[in-house]
Amino acid sequence: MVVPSATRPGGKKITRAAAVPTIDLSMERSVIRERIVMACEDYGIFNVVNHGVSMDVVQRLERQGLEFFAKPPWEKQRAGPPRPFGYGCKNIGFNGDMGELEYLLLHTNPPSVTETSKSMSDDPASFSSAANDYIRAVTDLACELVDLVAEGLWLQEKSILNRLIGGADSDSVLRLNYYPPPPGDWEPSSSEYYPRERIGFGEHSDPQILTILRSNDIGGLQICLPDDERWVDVPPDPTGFYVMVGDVLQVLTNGRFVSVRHRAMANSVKPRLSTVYFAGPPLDAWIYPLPEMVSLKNPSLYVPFTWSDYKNAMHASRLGDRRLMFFKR
Ligand SMILES: C=C1C[C@]23C[C@@]1(O)CC[C@H]2[C@@]12CC[C@H](O)[C@@](C)(C(=O)O1)[C@H]2[C@@H]3C(=O)O
Ligand SMILES: O=C(O)CCC(=O)C(=O)O
Ligand SMILES: [Fe+2]
Repeated sequence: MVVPSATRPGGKKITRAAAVPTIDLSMERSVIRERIVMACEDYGIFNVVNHGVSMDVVQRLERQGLEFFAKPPWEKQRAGPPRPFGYGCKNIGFNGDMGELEYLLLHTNPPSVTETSKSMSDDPASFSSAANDYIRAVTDLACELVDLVAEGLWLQEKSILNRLIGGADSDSVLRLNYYPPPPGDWEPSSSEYYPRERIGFGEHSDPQILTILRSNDIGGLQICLPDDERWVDVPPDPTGFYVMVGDVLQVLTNGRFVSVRHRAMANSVKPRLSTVYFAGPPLDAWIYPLPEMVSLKNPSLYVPFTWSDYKNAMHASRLGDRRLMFFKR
């Protein structure tokens, strides 16, 4: 990835363009699975196109999201605070993290979507139908992607990852993040190189197995690759999806895949809306390196834990903490 960069005073280097791999899901299966494995090893993130998710489904949820965030604050607050599901503004999690955003967090099981929709919309049926259709479509995509991963890694049990995220008991989450434009008195900084930047959602890795993210056509997502000090801009692709490796997939692959550190900036003049699906395992699922990923040369790096144990560690920690440290051998 050869990209021009410059250093912001007091900060990490920022790079202006990224070459995150794009994977066309209409290619031949043997090619797709190899490219996915390579992308997960080298970047922990890739873009998918020709993914089969209908743009109508995507746009219906985006419209519902924009309609919700355009409401006056007191109306939105009826759907909050997020404990852990519902509407949130600036506060992220329970341990003092803040960002320049508003968001909606929903558990993906249909009864939970229906319940959350009641407190957030005058037309809850339209919101829950848009959210459920989106969840169904991205869950299918996530299942297809982990099947390709399982094939690409030559796992014996081909459906092992699919079963973790495709069942009715999977603990997956849908998040809509709204990054409002800067306030009226905001002025670009005098820096020769960069305008003053506002962090919308701070640096972290996603805890689950796989994240499927898209946004409107406003940029903001940035990644930081291992052993690299630079933040790299990831261009928006409103018709594609970015797929990110989560902490649990890092453990299952015994560190062969790395969960990508990322953040979202909110320095645009236009509002940004991102729609993020986190494919998680059931609460009681045991997580440990898969047998094919462990050998004498590559001993197991992590102790076994349940997803529930990991969630406890996650809720007790700050956004940017490296929670996998607690589970290292
Ligand atoms: C500060 C926090 C917010 C978060 C829970 C946590 O304690 C640490 C992980 C955070 C994160 C990041 C990815 C997802 O946006 C999220 C829903 C998740 O599963 O882990 C958030 C959590 C949250 O906002 O509740
Ligand atoms: O809005 C984005 O692009 C990133 C959001 C994110 O990382 C998250 O919700 O976990
Ligand atoms: Fe994230």
